[in-house]
Amino acid sequence: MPPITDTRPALLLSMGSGIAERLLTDAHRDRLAALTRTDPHLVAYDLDSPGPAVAAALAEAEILLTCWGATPLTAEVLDRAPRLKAVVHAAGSIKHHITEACWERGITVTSAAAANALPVAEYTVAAILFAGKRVLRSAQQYAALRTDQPWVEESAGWGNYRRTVGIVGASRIGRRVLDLLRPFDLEVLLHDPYVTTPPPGVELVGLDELCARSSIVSVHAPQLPATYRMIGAAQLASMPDGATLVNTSRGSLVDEDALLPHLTSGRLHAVLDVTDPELPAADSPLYTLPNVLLTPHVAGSLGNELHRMADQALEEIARYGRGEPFLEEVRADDLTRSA
Ligand SMILES: NC(=O)C1=CN([C@@H]2O[C@H](COP(=O)(O)OP(=O)(O)OC[C@H]3O[C@@H](n4cnc5c(N)ncnc54)[C@H](O)[C@@H]3O)[C@@H](O)[C@H]2O)C=CC1
Ligand SMILES: O=C(O)C(=O)COP(=O)(O)O
Repeated sequence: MPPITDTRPALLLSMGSGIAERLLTDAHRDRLAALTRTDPHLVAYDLDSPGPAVAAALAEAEILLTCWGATPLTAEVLDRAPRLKAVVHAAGSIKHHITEACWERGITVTSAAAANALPVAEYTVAAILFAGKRVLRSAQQYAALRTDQPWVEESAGWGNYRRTVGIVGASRIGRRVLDLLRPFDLEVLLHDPYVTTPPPGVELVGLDELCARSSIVSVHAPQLPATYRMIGAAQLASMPDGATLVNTSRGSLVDEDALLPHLTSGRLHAVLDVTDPELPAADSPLYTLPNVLLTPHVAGSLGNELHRMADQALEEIARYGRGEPFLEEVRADDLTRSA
């Protein structure tokens, strides 16, 4: 390998087609160009069988900036990246891209999950507050009847004052939601098997108790074997009449077969940013039920929200260049309890 005189780290971008264009503004590219010594426009879509330009960049790269659609960093790929010291994943979950081989070779890994958490938490808090106020129902009634305040007659039990909200998972997103809910007059419950001391003002309870007591249940645990359909038939049946389930995590955490009868009967309401499978069948009642708000997995990745992840990723690259530790280092053992 030729001697390197420029001490700025060499960088390669690895991500799916079209992602770099959404993730990085021109200002981000300019900053990357200043922080590193390689072309921030060189995006490697396939590190498994790279062409000559990408193979040469991979051989030189000290940092990989990755995002959705990046090639998994297997031992075979890493064999072609002998100078690699750090992977900066400008997204949430590293599970699909980073393998144990990275840590075995002493490569440091960081992700932008913290930056990704804020927009999801914002979506969740909006959903919780709107659910309590029955905004969807009010809007539908107004549109249908076109008369002043048609819903007032039936509004007993609506509103957010002292409503009980149950948060499942003190994950990065779950903790953000807990922070953002603090100023409101809500009773907040939390279930998380890894938490022993809840944040101030939050009551730590078991999952069954949380579901039975909460008029809004919001799910923020990662997708793991242990969380598969954790919101199952028993938990859904125990939720109070008129309660709302908010799911921004992964569809697989909720037993949707068990949920559907509660929605079609109108007993429960739901705000679902994720479903299992994503993109429900065209004839799914989830699209049309008046008590369901269904969005296409956009809570954390809409438009310019991605730039928050790019900002965090570039800050980590700057820290690397200054010889400082990453702000959000991801360790190998995080994989067993993390998204
Ligand atoms: N809708 C969207 O746009 C987005 C959704 N997500 C999803 O949101 C969820 C949370 O993501 P992050 O906050 O990054 O997760 P995270 O990786 O920070 O979550 C890890 C934490 O979850 C908690 N946890 C683990 N097992 C649990 C269990 N059985 N019950 C309750 N809590 C448990 C533990 O506190 C653990 O430390 C994930 O499912 C993720 O895929 C993430 C980003 C965007
Ligand atoms: O950004 C999203 O939409 C997510 O749900 C998070 O995905 P990721 O954890 O980055 O694979």
